[in-house]
Amino acid sequence: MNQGKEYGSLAGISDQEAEELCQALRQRVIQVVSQTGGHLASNLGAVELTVALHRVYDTSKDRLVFDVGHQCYVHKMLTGRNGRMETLRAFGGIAGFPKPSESKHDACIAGHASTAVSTALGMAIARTQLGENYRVVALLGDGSLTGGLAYEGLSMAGQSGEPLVVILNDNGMSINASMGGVAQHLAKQRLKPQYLWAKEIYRKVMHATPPGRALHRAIHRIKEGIKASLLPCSMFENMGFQYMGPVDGHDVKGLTHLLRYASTVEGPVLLHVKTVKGKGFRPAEKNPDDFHGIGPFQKESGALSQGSSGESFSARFGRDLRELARKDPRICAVTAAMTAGTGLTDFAKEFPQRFFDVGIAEEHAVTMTAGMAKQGLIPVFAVYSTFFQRGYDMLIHDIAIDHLHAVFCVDRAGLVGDDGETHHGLFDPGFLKTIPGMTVLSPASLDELTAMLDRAVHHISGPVAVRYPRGGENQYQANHSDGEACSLRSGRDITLVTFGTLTGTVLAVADRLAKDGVSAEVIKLNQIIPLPTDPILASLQKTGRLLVAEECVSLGGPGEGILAAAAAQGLSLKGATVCSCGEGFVPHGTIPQLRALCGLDVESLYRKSREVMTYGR
Ligand SMILES: Cc1ncc(C[n+]2csc(CCOP(=O)(O)OP(=O)(O)O)c2C)c(N)n1
Ligand SMILES: CC(=O)[C@@H](O)[C@H](O)COP(=O)(O)O
Ligand SMILES: [Mg+2]
Repeated sequence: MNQGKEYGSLAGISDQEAEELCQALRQRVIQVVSQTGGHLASNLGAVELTVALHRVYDTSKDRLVFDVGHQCYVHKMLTGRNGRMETLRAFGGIAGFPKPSESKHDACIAGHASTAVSTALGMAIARTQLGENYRVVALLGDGSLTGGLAYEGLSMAGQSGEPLVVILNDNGMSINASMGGVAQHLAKQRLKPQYLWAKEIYRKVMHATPPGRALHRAIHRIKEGIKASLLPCSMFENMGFQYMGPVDGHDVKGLTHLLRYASTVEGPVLLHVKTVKGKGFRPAEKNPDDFHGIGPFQKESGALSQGSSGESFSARFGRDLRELARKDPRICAVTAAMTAGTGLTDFAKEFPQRFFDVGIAEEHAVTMTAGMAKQGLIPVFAVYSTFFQRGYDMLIHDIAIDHLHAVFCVDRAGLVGDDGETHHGLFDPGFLKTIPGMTVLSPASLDELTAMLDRAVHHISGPVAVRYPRGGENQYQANHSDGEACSLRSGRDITLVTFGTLTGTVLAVADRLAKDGVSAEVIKLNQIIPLPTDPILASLQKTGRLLVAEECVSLGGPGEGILAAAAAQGLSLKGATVCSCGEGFVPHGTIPQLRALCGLDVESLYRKSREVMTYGR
């Protein structure tokens, strides 16, 4: 196999060549992801679909809109990036998700679920309004179809009359099994390839002559009328789509044929394909959940490399919540399709009646917790920071106005690493700050998480979030969780303020400064919202200099609040700086690389502190 070879247009390749290409690309995906890690199972399931799409569409001008985008590797290999796939998800390398800045073949940003139909419809509308001529196709999975946004898009697209092809890649799986009634409905649909072939041959024969075309149209109208009055239609037909399927999503010849037809239809089409998640790699086919998003692995055996051996924050959260739930029957756990990622697998087994996987439906999850809380339960919604962004309005409207006691365990807070800008958890301090009555706790170590979860569940009223990072590295090896803030080191010359897992880094900075004869006071915030300003202001009265280190965007972060509080108090500081992840987006890379990029490593923070020491001298 020619590993890094770039491919030209697939428009003219034969069915036989397409099949051989699929085999080569499948091996290439396995080889690359075994080295880099990434979303293996979803990509293996989409090989034939992607090749068929590239035989029919020219993605340099036609718009191929991926949902989530975690299944885009073959598309990247076919669009000039095959030679760079060894850099997948590495700092400065190829991103794990579609990225227009990386290639004109990537139609739009993706990373969060259920957006594809809306984006594709917007593009189709733009094409019509601007009188342009390209085709638009959206590719979404059955998991993404558990998200409400997908229906908002489908509902309008079906009625829009816009030529638009929506491909539903149905493998029966989200990260775990797909949830809800629609998943059950899809599971009942059996493959109908022969029927579709026969239907198309019939259409072709009829369309060969003008009288045949007219006759076909008339018969079609009568048939649709009878069908509509006598038979239950698929939900997609009811929405206004021409529905085709379900068909075998691994038959590249059949898929190409159907896509060629679908791309000529003068209206919205939904092509339902059945695929196998992990197709062609036995360990992934057998355990698609385990091979959804993975680190490097042994491609011969499928043995996954051991990640960090230490306990993660997610695992500690899962363990602690079970302990709390054993003592309090009001506690229920909620996840939006992230059972394993948030550490809730064992909770689901031990308390199946008190565990709720709502699918990829974060908005619904927040509003559901409002109902649960109102009626006397203690709902704990474990959610990645980046996906929690979707629940903002629900937090305000459904939770905060009535000051309901719901607990939000905000996992993947801070930089997450190789998933990049769509997935970093950098915005929650800013948006949670605007929610009236909200409390946000920030453990720096696993033991602090244990203590703060208990506090959040039993000792705080109203909405409360506990935010902690991906994995378990970089944590502060102690438990100083009492109080809203604590002084870890007293000093005279400069006040260093931080929270969460930057604590160890800031203590190391204080050590470096001490060697230079600079005495730094280190304050760790246990609670970042509301901001405990008193101990910080007291320290600033003494030192007159401030450095805040925070792993979040600067807008709305604690640093901004501290500067405002100091100004309101009339404190004139000799020097002050806030080191954060800035105002923009942080790309993908390892956590140490990204912390260095943002200036949040020991060296950068040390240099910044020295700079602050020079001000006002
Ligand atoms: C809003 C949002 N919530 C959660 C996720 C995490 N997530 C990524 S892929 C995925 C499953 C998607 O399932 P599906 O669309 O069927 O694709 P498949 O992995 O089966 O190919 C989930 C839950 C996300 N990307 N976006
Ligand atoms: C594509 C997606 O959104 C998820 O699969 C995400 O990549 C999971 O991230 P973790 O690896 O942090 O669980
Ligand atoms: Mg799926």
